[in-house]
Amino acid sequence: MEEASASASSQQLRLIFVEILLYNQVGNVKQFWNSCWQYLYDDILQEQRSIHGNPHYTLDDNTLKDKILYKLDDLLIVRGNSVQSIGLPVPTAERAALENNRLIVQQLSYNTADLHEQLPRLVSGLNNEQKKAFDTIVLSVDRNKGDLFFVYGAGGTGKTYLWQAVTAFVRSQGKIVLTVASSGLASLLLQGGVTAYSRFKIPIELKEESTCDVKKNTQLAELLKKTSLIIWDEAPMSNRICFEALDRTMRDILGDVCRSKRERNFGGVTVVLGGDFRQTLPVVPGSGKHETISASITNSYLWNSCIILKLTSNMRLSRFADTDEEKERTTNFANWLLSVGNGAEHSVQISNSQDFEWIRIPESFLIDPGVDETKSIIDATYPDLKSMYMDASYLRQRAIVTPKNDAVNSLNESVLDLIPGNKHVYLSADSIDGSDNMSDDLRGIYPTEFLNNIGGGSLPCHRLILKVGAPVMILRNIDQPNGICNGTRAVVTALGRRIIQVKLITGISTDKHICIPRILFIHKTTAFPFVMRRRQFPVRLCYAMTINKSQGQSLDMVGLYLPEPVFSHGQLYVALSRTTSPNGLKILIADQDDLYKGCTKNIVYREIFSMLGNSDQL
Ligand SMILES: Nc1ncnc2c1ncn2[C@@H]1O[C@H](COP(=O)(O)OP(=O)(O)OP(=O)(O)O)[C@@H](O)[C@H]1O
Repeated sequence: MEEASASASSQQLRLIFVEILLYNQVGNVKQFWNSCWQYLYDDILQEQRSIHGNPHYTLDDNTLKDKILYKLDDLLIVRGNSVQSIGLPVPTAERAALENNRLIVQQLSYNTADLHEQLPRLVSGLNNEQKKAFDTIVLSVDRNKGDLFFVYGAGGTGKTYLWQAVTAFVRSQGKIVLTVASSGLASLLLQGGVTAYSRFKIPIELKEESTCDVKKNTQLAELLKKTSLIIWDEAPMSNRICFEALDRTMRDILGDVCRSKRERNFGGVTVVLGGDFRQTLPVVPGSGKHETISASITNSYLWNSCIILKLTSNMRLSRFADTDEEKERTTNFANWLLSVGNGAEHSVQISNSQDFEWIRIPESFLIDPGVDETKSIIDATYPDLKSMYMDASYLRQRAIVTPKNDAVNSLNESVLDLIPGNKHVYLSADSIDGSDNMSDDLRGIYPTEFLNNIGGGSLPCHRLILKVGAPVMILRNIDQPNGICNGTRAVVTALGRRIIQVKLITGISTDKHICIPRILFIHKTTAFPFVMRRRQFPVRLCYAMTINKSQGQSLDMVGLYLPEPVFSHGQLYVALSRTTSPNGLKILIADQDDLYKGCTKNIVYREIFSMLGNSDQL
């Protein structure tokens, strides 16, 4: 905190304080608070001085502490915690305000006059399919029908636009809409959106009978009772148990208000799920196609009562095409993407194999591997790097995407070597959770060097190498209300010993500078008989990223690097559909003999579409 206080504002320092508390298992919270609170109030004092028109106005320590704690509570509440739950003192002067349910107050704080003003523009702008979906959803809310909907549409068909109109309408009536998404990045597109996990306290380890961690008579339980509509975006990514856990929890909590609600889906609250089954399905570690399909919402008991609403016009691509020629090219591109996503693209048989997953990529997208594949894909995706390497909008617009982490790491190192500046190396501190109780034998099998080599997923590297000017992706939901979450991209602006400073280049806080401390990652995997702890900065270089990490990113220039084919459902479609125009897509397929040049694998679990009626024809 001391190092950060040299450059960060007290508002930023309160955020760092909360991050440290939430992600670092601080042993003695009160002691930590006592040693830090002096860094956290400059703006509060400033505000009081301007309110009282007295530049020397001062507050006693207890009042200052109260005011800081009140602000910390605001930060903690949106992260599913509170000063009380985390072991900090409850602010006495503001206790009265705390007695009101601040979760409900927050949800009812939308300015209904503003919403009424926006509504005619939003509703009249809806296309026919969006209007039909809008009418159906608001009618269900109006009549308390408690329906379960699934809005099915490919990327760009206007789901987010529809959510905006529906939430504005329902909120303008003074009702509560909870907007959530399966990933932090998607939640940023929703007004008031957070991840479903944090909003509903869904357990990380899912079991068949799991429920959400919502105790009766808590603020969250009361909020659920008052909710009229839940919108859950990117639903196909979540395990069906997440929806079932929320269903059980809501039946239980709302059943206390009225017994009949126990018998209704989600306790009789209208729920709208949305997303695209062509993209990533739930990740079930270490398992295959069958387990992935069984974990999908289409395999839940809830799916039988789900009403499917379809959106088919690609509103994103149609906006960018001015001339007839461009319109035709964009329409052909949109149709090709859908055909790849649906697994309907004509397959090519490779030698004598029975594998019908190979397709031919149109030549206009292919680049020649040349003698040095790495150089070819970097040059195609990052032209003029030497002059543009510090330009935030140049970096925001582009990325190399590839299926596996090994290729990501080596591409990132290669690009980093091409830009000027000193390298800073940050090594993580790795250990085994509870290693004090481990036998010497086990400790011998898994020494620190072994732990250092564990990587992948959302774990930052043990050896993190950065330069000022390098783009990084944030790996944790640090400050969701301000758009700083897992997947947000930023550019490094300063590198300290305990703090790094970055400028955000995506999300609602674009151009804002923030300080990031090291935080603790707890890594559980079935591959090892232990839980690993890694303390490291929650960032990763992102000149290149895995296809899975790219989901939700929108890029003008995508370099798809395929040193080997994709390995799971929807990956090729996700990679290809990151771009907003056919001009922004370059694909390098490595190591191919002439006969199969330009062919690659497209893995699509078609079974998933059979649960959607004819929707695979969308
Ligand atoms: N009815 C409409 N009128 C004008 N523009 C629209 C309409 N619907 C959507 N758009 C615009 O089209 C683009 C894509 O829409 P939107 O982001 O809502 O799609 P989406 O289905 O949520 O896409 P994704 O799944 O990729 O996030 C946006 O720029 C949006 O503003």
